[in-house]
Amino acid sequence: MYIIACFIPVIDQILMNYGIALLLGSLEVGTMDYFIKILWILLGFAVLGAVLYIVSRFMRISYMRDTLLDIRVEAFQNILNTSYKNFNKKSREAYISNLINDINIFENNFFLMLINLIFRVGVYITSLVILFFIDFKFALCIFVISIILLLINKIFEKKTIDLQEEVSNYNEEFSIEVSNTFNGLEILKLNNLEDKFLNKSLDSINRLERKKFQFTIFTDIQSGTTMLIGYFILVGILIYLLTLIEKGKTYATIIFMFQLSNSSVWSMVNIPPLLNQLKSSSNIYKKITKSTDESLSINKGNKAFSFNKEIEVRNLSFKYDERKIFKDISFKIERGKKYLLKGASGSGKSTLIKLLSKTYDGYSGHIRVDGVDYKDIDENSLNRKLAFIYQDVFLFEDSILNNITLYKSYSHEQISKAINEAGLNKLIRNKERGLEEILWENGKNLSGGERQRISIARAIIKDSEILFIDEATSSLDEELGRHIESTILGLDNTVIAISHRYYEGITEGYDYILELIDGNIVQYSIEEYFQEVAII
Ligand SMILES: Nc1ncnc2c1ncn2[C@@H]1O[C@H](COP(=O)(O)OP(=O)(O)OP(=O)(O)O)[C@@H](O)[C@H]1O
Repeated sequence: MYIIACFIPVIDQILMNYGIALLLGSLEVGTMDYFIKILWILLGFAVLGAVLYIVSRFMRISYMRDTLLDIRVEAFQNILNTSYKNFNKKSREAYISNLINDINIFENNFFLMLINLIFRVGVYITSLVILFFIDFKFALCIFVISIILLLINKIFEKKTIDLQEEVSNYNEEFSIEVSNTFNGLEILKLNNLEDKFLNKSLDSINRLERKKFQFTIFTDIQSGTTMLIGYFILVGILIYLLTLIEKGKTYATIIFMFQLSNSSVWSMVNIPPLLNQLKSSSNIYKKITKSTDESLSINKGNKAFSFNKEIEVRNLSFKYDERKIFKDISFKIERGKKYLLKGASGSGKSTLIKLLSKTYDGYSGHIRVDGVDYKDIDENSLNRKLAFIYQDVFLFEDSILNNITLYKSYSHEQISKAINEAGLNKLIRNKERGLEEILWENGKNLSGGERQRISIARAIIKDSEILFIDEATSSLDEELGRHIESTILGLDNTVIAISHRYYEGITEGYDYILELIDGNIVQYSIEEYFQEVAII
């Protein structure tokens, strides 16, 4: 539909060429009757042209709207489908830049280039075909000249594509820079670092603008060079056509031939730069929609997660790039038991949680739940049975209730139980709208401890089978920390927790300690650990 819509202006162009040739030709005929007849024909052409323009524009706008919507959806889904490990390889801002800046580049360049390209190619082919009928040899010459112009433009192709890609990358860099400055604004102000970061952002916008300028200049040089060559060619054509007058061709035919060759040459001057820019836009399209997840297809299991007995980890090795985190470790997690993960900073505790929750893959060895390989398990079915409490809590700009339930429906009793156990009663009583109180962006209107308690309530209400905890109580005071820790240890869920805090009389409630040392793991029963290892 889009191609047809873009082709319609070609008809307009040819009609216009023909109309002008008829008008000038009527001067040669010299009678008033003939002149008036031509004027009527021209009026008909003008009305037809206007109607065709409106039809073409309408068809193009609908196509553009649908396509851009599809691309945004595709780009968004691509990001959502990326595995967590791959997602983390790029900063969040780079994804935002892809979604906003790159789609804008694509929107501005692609359609503009495409319509121009189809129009030019259409004009070129139609003009050449008509010329072939009028003067075969002349048309052949125009064709050869076009091929030469095409080859000259080939020289510019790679540089145009590279420059466009660089503009996209500098856009990404700028978005990351600005976002870092905004995220760290509080620290920057407290340390009087605003100027330093302002300069960094200015450097990055300067680099971006310089690259955009380079791109514009380069494409202008490209079209300027080919235009200059085009002018020389047209002068040659004009001289040749004038010689045809002596051979008896009418003015109307010669004018029409000149206009057709003019259209062909200018089309050929414009087509290659348009092609180059179109190619660079389609590279941007690939960048936005390309899946970064080579592992995705391998890890899409289809078996339901069912955990009745144990999770067995056998000969598990894992590394980040070249850095080995686990070397051949083996242990078991029994259903309903409580595990405390210990180990020095950087020993791999959070990484182990990410592997056990299938957030990360790319390990060697096996993780099996009741004998079923983790890699065969459907991610959604696993996610339904897991809950997480992290030190960094993410809260949506929505009500406290929705932040706890994550938009799922629970009974009044379930909600009250989660609120009680997470120690949220006082907070909700103090808020004017209670559970319906709207939180600001990432809970900025709450204290660190309050944000943490919402995430604890969120995990409790989910009634998951496995609860992963990473420093859940580190930002809470001693009393609340003890309360939360004993609540967690009183749940029926299997708990795998990282905690540096020791709550006397409560921490002893864990069943096992898993200690990570130099890429290995040692498992202790809680009694063994406190008798033989722990220094409290
Ligand atoms: N996405 C990543 N890419 C590369 N290296 C990483 C990545 N995440 C963690 N690491 C590195 O792997 C090691 C283990 O990290 P991990 O966060 O699992 O340790 P941890 O025991 O939880 O540490 P901490 O107690 O300080 O939170 C660290 O040296 C860390 O720098």
